[in-house]
Amino acid sequence: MAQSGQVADAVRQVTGRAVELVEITTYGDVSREHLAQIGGTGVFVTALREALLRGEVDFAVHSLKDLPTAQPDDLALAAVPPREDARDVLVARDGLTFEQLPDGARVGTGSPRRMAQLNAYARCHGLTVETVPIRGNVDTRIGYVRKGELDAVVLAAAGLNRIGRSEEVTDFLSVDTVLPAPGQGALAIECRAGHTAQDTALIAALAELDDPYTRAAVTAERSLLAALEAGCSAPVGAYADLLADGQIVKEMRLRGVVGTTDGSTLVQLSTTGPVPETYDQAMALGRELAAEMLAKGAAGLMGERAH
Ligand SMILES: NCc1[nH]cc(CCC(=O)O)c1CC(=O)O
Repeated sequence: MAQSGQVADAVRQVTGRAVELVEITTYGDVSREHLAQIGGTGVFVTALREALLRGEVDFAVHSLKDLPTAQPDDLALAAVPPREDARDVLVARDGLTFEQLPDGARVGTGSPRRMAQLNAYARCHGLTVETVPIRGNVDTRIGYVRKGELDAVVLAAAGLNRIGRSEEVTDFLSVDTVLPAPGQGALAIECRAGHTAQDTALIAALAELDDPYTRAAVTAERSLLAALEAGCSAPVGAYADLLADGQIVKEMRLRGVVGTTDGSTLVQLSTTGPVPETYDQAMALGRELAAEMLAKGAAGLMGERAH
């Protein structure tokens, strides 16, 4: 609701149209099952898409990282606004950073991607952490730390920023250490891909909110995920950023990681190329990196699943 409200404000401002918020609860919001078990594919987006196709709403706001990589023909990704902070963060007791956690600390996350990289990070410092699967909204998650049940929880910076709770962060995990989920921190504004004059006009109006750099980056990240044939619950991190020389943007770098959830083995590679100017170029960057990662044994690492 927070992020949809922010997009609604931007749409009002940019298009001058009136916008009404319609609250829709998705399966992912209510289910307490672990994402690794329910498969994750589309659990946060399906109910919104059904409302779109039934004509109950005209556009939907998703967290881009929750979107399955295949785009349905009857829906259009009308805009990808400028990305928020893509990093994962730690909310720990007593203001602790990750490196200050005691050996054997209990860290809440059910994400195989976070487990793999946090366990690898801990190993680098001669520590072990015990990852504990958790679900629920921000209050529930942070509540485990406040009640003393866990030493820390891992969350996305973007989610906390959007609800104005970034002051609870005790450590921002650098993308050099923990690569975020493909698309993390970005939003997707989706509408019907119909060919009526109304649909076409809405797509054109929403396109005003699109940020081409964010779109290119998340397209490359999602292409990597798709080419690895991994789902959103797989231990895959990816992050594309721009390399600049002063004010002049030179290239786009795409980094990717796959690992076993115990953090004992990671395949982490990066590639750099001209800033993609088309959808196909961004897709190619992700596919190329995926091919290199698969050649280094990435598929064998993804087969292993957390339960
Ligand atoms: N998996 C649920 C989900 N989808 C998007 C975000 C965070 C916000 C974002 O990445 O834009 C979260 C929660 C989290 O990972 O902490």
